[in-house]
Amino acid sequence: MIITKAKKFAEKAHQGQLRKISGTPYFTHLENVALTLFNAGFSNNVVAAGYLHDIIEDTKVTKLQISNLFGNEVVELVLANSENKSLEWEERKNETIEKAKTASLEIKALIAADKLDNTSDLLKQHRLHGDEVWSYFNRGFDKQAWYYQNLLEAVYYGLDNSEVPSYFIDVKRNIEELFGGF
Ligand SMILES: Nc1nc2c(ncn2[C@@H]2O[C@H](COP(=O)(O)OP(=O)(O)O)[C@@H](OP(=O)(O)OP(=O)(O)O)[C@H]2O)c(=O)[nH]1
Repeated sequence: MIITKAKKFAEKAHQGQLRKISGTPYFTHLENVALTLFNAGFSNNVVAAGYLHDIIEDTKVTKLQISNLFGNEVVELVLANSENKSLEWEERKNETIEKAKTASLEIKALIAADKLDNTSDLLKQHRLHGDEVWSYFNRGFDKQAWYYQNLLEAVYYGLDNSEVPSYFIDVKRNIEELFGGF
């Protein structure tokens, strides 16, 4: 089944990689993202993309390999969630925000599931370590606030209230708690 195959493939490809603040295996993040999408009732392909969403950006695995192993829909979802790391942080985050505005519900759902785990982790780490957490990232508090707030607006943009998955509310609450209301 595609979910199990994606899980095993991602675990192997990201082996040895750690999350920046907690130092836990990177795979824990992929598991959390996939689980959020599964619990929200998304298709097997979307859940598989949850496991694979950082694989092109952060490992040596290529889009051709993902396409051959998991098919077109999965590779498109993964590519939609991949940034061009050769660009400056501001430029690539701006590109991510702009693309998210007109993305499909499935792509928006993947972005929001990713941000749910990142912001939940940030809240937990901030309670433990305070503002030191921002030093782990390429940009500090102000730019992280700009990124998360604008990306959240972008994923809500164009969606009918009736199709917004319930966990989007949790992302919004986390972002407000981390960065204040907006
Ligand atoms: N909260 C948290 N985030 C961590 C941790 N370790 C790695 N990250 C990743 O760090 C990224 C943000 O770091 P930055 O320094 O601002 O950006 P960059 O890696 O893209 O240059 C997030 O990715 P992103 O830009 O949001 O997108 P994506 O790469 O996850 O798709 C997040 O996935 C961690 O311990 N806690």
